[in-house]
Amino acid sequence: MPLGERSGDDKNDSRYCGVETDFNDDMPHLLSFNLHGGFDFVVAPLMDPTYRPSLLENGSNGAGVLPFAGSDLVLSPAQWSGHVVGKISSWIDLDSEDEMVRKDSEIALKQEISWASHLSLQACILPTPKGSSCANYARCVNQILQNLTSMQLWLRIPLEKSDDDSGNENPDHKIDSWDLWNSFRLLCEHHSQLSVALDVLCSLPSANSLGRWFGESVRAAMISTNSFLTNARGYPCLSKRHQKLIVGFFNHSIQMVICGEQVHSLCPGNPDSRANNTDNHNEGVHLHPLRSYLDYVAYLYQRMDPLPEQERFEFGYRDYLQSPLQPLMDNLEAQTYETFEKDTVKYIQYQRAISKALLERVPDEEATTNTTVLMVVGAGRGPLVRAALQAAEETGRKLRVYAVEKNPNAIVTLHSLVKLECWEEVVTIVACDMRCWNAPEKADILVSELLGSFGDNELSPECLDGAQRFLKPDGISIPSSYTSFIQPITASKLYNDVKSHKDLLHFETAYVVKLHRVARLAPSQPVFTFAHPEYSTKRNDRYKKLHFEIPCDTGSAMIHGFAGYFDAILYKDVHLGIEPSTATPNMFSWFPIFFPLRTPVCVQPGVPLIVHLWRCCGSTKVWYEWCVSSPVSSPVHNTNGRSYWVGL
Ligand SMILES: C[S@@+](CC[C@H](N)C(=O)[O-])C[C@H]1O[C@@H](n2cnc3c(N)ncnc32)[C@H](O)[C@@H]1O
Repeated sequence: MPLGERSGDDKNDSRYCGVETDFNDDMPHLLSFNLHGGFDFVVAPLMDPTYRPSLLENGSNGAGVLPFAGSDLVLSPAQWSGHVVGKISSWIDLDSEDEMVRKDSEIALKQEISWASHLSLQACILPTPKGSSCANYARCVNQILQNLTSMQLWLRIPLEKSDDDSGNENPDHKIDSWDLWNSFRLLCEHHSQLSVALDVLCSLPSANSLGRWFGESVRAAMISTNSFLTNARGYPCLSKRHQKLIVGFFNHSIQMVICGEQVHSLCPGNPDSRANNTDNHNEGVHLHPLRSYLDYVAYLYQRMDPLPEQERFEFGYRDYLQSPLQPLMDNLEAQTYETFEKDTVKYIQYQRAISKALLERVPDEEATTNTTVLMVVGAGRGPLVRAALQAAEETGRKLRVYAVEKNPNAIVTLHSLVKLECWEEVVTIVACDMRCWNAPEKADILVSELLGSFGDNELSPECLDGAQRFLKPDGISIPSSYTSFIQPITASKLYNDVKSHKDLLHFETAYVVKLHRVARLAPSQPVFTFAHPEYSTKRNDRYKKLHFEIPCDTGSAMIHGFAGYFDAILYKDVHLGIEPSTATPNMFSWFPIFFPLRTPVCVQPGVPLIVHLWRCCGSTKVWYEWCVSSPVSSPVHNTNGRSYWVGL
């Protein structure tokens, strides 16, 4: 399936590379020539470019036949849908000053899309809007989108932005093609079947500016042969920056399309190329004039590192919205525990923290006489009990362990584990909610892992507040504190997925999601911190106002919501977390959280983005509310926890 996506374990070819062609009414020949040339699909005009509706009587040639590139029968349905992307006539200009051109454009656009739908093409490329005003074009495309079944429309946008340090203060001279895309998609109400085909040119904008596009719905990169350099042997190659961009496109399942004429004389198939003439002669094969561009792109793909094991494991979760767990209100299932337990990195960090705490709490000379009371609260099926016992063995300290767990199903596993591992002498199992347990003695160390993707969102603060009654006054909590973080992101796929539910509830819910097709627009900032034990009368309600600055060279950008993370200090310098700049490597227990915005907010360079976040506590639930107050005010999301809350 050529118009597909990169799969988790399949990276060793460059299957998704197309070629842009001119109009040719011999579609079977056009397709076979290009497929034999090594391309997977063609981006081909569907209609004779000389055709204008107004030149033909009644919009047809009199016989009622429009000048399309052959009939639907010239290719099989599988060939049409799997190997042809329709290229809508580039002359169309729906915002022309000339009314005749506007009218002709509208008729032609609708005819071509209707034909493409009839052929079941997967996508059509729409020409770049001719001027900065595109309202009529967008209106017409939006009308079409309302009736399209599954076909995608890819709006062709040149990848260009003038530098902010170009010295040109006149805003009319500043080009940022992202603005054109943004106007168009706003006019089309963020329609999920409207995407971008980016024209990659010789020069590239700044890295920050390019980064924005990875959160947008970009489906194809049109790489002009003019943007290739020439290597020492005369073959096409790309600049380092272009290479990096192309690899980024591959990573985001963006299809490549080679466009333009052959401009490198050594391209295979070129009669001037002696070496290639020989090859052609010897092998008796036809080589496509753009083959060496395709080979170079394929080489970049093949040179990419294979996905690390963890990324492969997480591949199927990319950009897939999940409801956060509610481990307090619900009982976790065996499968969920099993996934946790595979994350050895997490338990290694806990073991390191417990070892450190044991060594500091019990001096060497008391190692054999002093027994430390350690309570694992929220023990699940026992991995933290094991980590504690291994820490005791490693440090030569003596332990008495209580494993407190409120899930009766996990208690069954804990009992069998204690027998299997011969822990009877050391471990006592307590089937109880930690907030109501009457402990027989006080703990030196309280170990818990009640953390959600946003740190406190699985109600660790409330549970540990309830458990600290049985911690000695000088006792240690592992973790000792945790902090949540957020950052603004462009995430058009996530936004459309939330929007597809067509209700307020989904826009006011936080999701757990393996973020992939997103642009992180500013460094993350800390939000709420909780420390344990907490003996002050401080409540667990919180409020934070955050100012984000999007780097100026990014240009304008769309904020679809906020990515949330956490970092936890387990003990002293031992931490674990998922905040990108300090994330614990190879740990997979937590994906980030996503707080969506009901209406995406466009931020201009230099204008601060002000975000407010509240953690609210009621007698039966805890919830977050959030809003933006600059550059525009959004509604406060999730007032009173009406859509999303965590049960106490
Ligand atoms: C995120 S899981 C961690 C389980 C285990 N420690 C691990 O690392 O695999 C949290 C566990 O805490 C338990 N839990 C949550 N709140 C609790 C409470 N108030 N009292 C007792 N157990 C609780 C849940 O049932 C769940 O088994």
